[in-house]
Amino acid sequence: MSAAEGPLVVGVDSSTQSTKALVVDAATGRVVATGQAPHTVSSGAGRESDPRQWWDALCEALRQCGEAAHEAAAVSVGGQQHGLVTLDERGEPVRPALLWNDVRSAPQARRLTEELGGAKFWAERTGSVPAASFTVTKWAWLAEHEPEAARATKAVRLPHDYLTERLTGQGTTDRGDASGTGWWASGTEAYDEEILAHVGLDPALLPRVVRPGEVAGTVRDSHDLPFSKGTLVAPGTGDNAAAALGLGLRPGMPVMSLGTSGTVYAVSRRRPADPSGTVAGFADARGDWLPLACTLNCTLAVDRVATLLGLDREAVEPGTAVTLLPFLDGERTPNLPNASGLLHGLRHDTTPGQLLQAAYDGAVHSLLGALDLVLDQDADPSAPLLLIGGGARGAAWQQTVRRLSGRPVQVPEAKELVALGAAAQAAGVLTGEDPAAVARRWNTAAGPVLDAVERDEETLARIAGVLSDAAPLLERPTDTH
Ligand SMILES: Nc1ncnc2c1ncn2[C@@H]1O[C@H](COP(=O)(O)OP(=O)(O)O)[C@@H](O)[C@H]1O
Ligand SMILES: O=C(CO)[C@@H](O)[C@H](O)COP(=O)(O)O
Repeated sequence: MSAAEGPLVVGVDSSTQSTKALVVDAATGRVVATGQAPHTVSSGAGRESDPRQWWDALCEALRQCGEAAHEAAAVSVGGQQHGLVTLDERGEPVRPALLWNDVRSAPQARRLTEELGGAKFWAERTGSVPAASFTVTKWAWLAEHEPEAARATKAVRLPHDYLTERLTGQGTTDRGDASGTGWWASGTEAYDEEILAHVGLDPALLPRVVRPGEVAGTVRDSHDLPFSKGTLVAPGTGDNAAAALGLGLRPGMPVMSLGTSGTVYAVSRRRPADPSGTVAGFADARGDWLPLACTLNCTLAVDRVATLLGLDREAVEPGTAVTLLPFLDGERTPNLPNASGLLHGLRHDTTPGQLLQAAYDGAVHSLLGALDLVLDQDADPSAPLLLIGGGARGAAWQQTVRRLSGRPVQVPEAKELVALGAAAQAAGVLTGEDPAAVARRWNTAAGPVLDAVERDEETLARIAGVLSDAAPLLERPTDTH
């Protein structure tokens, strides 16, 4: 491999299922080395992971990158959003982290919304109406169900904060990830003392919010990571905000990410405030905004249906009149935390491949329903939808999104856009450049564009009809929720 043209930087994606690390040439965007290591997530009623496993996975992913990581001048960590990490006085986890897809705090989400002025208050104050994913609802759940754990907590962190702090020794976060907590006011860009007081969380337990472009710290030498002491550490951010950097997004360019979560989002110059709660009004990692809608059931749910049917994930067949709402984990968009999967329209001649196609259709329908709300009036309706995340590699996902959206679909060749965005942020702290401009210089969004096809309105209307008719069933709790 030829020598790098510029300094090397490391971008990390610590997502739900695994940690990925890339060593990137900051001058060209060439990926010099990669590593990946898995995490485990609990099953049953909750979704939890041990933060120490994220650290071990980061060390392993970096170890796989070999010598190149040693030469890196800067590093940045993108991480799954919202997770509640509670640390004791020694910086050790008090208990496993409650993850974004843990719906046990749905009652707390409803209660907090009512107690503090309703959906409009929350949307205007924090940008978002809290669903069970938001950190504030998880803290309220912990205080109610495990008060000793809440009392033992001496620091509260998000997943990317936890890893950044283990690198630098300093408690920091950024505006992008802070905006998913529910205790960060988007109008003032500061922690909201009224909300924190209401849930009994001392602001002193929270990390400092570093500004875009500011250095969060330097790598300390008290561990065995393959970094040199003094390597710069960028602020990091939530994984969706990192992917927005990694694509070099300009306002109004729509993105759909297909991973453990499904997300649709765009960068906006306007601070979002959707009182319906469908759109979360996140901040991006630069100084703009990132209106976003998120589903809990995406690639894992569809892969589970394929496994149940004994099919390869690509073995879809057309012509289905079956509706499958794949809400295996409850759902956030639409807001149905108690829901489970629902099948309607099964006939003698329905094939397994048609059932599988119905699962893809159900998962994509939820995301497309939110896309128009995410995009503001200035967005170009004919702009290609950028398709990213692990699922974007799959032909069945690509064709389903194309048919149900009626839009051209662009599939970037670069695979790890969250890690690339983190790398671009790391490059930005070295050179002073805007990380999105760095990613555009690296041409990370380049990839084939699939032409638009006529939108399958019939399928969309059928799914919407079943969703509406089945509302009482979908709202009813089942045994494990
Ligand atoms: N070729 C593929 N076709 C369809 N789905 C895929 C393919 N490769 C990976 N996936 C899906 O991508 C998911 C992982 O995506 P990723 O974006 O890495 O997830 P996360 O960031 O949430 O951990 C897996 O659940 C897997 O089902
Ligand atoms: O909760 C959200 C966004 O609000 C999720 O998108 C998480 O950030 C998890 O992301 P992945 O692990 O699926 O990338």
